[in-house]
Amino acid sequence: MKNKKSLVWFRNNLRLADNEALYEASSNSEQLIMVYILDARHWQESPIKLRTSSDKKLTFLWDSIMALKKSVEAKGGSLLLKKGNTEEVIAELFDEYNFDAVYTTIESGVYEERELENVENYLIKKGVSTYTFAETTLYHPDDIPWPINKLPAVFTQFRKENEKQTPIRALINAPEDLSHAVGEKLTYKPHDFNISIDYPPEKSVLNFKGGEQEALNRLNYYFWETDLVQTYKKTRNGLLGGDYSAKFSPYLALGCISPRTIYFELKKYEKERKSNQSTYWIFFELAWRDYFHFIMKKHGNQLFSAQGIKEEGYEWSHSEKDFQKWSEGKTGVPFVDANMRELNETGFMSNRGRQNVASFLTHDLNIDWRWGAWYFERQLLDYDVASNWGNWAYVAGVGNDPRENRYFNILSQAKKYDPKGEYIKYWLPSLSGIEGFNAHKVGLLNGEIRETHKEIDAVFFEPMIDMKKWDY
Ligand SMILES: Cc1cc2nc3c(=O)[nH]c(=O)nc-3n(C[C@H](O)[C@H](O)[C@H](O)COP(=O)(O)OP(=O)(O)OC[C@H]3O[C@@H](n4cnc5c(N)ncnc54)[C@H](O)[C@@H]3O)c2cc1C
Repeated sequence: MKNKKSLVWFRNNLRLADNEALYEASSNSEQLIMVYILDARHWQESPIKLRTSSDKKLTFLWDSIMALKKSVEAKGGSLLLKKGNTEEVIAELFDEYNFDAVYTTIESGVYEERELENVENYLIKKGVSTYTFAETTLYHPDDIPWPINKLPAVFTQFRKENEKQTPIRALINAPEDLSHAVGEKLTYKPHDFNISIDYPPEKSVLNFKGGEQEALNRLNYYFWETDLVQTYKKTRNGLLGGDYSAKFSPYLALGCISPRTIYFELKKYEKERKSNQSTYWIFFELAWRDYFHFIMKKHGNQLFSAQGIKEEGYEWSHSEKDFQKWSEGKTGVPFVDANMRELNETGFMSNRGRQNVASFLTHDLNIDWRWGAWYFERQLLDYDVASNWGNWAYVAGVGNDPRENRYFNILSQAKKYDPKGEYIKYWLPSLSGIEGFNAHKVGLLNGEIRETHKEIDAVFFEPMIDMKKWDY
């Protein structure tokens, strides 16, 4: 028997296709109320005394919600948008609509889990059933060959076992008709939700714009239009431009696209056009993403503690002054500063950049890795709780796979990935007059350069740390 009225509570699944919660709700209910809730937490201060989410991050989210609203309306339905404490908003919606079921997703992250738990507890008291769906990962959590507490501590084992035996579930079609999704078709303005629209500038690697169609366009571009996927393994450590990597991450973070959609498109591409190490590597990276999501489920709160999932504690520094220099891109180490300025100006940074700035913060400045993770949470368009906190813990040496030393020698990294200094000069134009790789080591050059190059930002003559320690 169908539910009379169901609430579809969208979380990080802002799409119509391959959306099990939506599909099930739509098929099993006479009427739907659909909602996205802009949780008040975005506007609260995180422990680093900054608002949790930047305007750029919220702009990407806003566009993704508006795109979803448009697609829902195109199928005859309507999507409500609310702002506030999620648990309270759901209670208000219940008072207003008196639904008998709720359909939503299971998200990674302790806050997200608690939020769902609180909502479920409230709904039980009201006699409302909650149906939850795990849609975040490529492998369904029920299909992996370990109970979550036995998840391998090393990624390679996770990947190999899954490759051998774990099926990837088939895609779920978008509902054909949503005219049973009732409610007023309102026009929403970002300003009314305390969102100041702030797009990445032209200089950004990509003109990131949220939404399901944008995600599909990017997929099509990277696979079919340009065949860039065929060279991904060679280019993925790049720093400049849109093409060196797939740039799927912001779309995956909000669920504008599902990892399964990418996977099945990849399989189709491999069958119809070409299969090589590079095409496989996209799958490999999606498996990493999955691994971080499962690691987060396994370790929960521990992954947000200073010692991470390690037994012994570290003596982290809490120097606000040093942290500020790092976050503003004013450490005097050009490779670190260029990456941080790119992040601040655009909301994106390459994977190579993320590893370097995270290593610099945690190993060179010895600052509490969680400060870096909170800062990234605020800035990144692609902020994803598991990928962010998992990668930070990993680089800081307090996460999974502790065998590897995650220290990055910044100058040797710069030599390898930006040998001519093109990347740093793009973000730090005051270094443009310095020939090639020398721009990376202004802090090591003799005083003469200060006289001949007055245009150079003084910060690069006095780096925060002694750059002599890095052989390159
Ligand atoms: C300190 C630190 C913080 C990070 N924070 C985030 C975050 O908040 N959100 C996020 O999505 N990624 C995060 N990453 C992982 C990675 O940097 C980004 O996923 C990647 O740079 C996104 O660009 P892309 O989509 O072009 O990636 P591509 O290289 O094209 O990879 C394809 C997809 O694989 C996945 N992927 C690739 N590398 C990783 C990785 N190391 N961990 C998890 N998934 C990966 C992503 O979903 C990505 O979209 C972080 C990495 C570090 C070192």
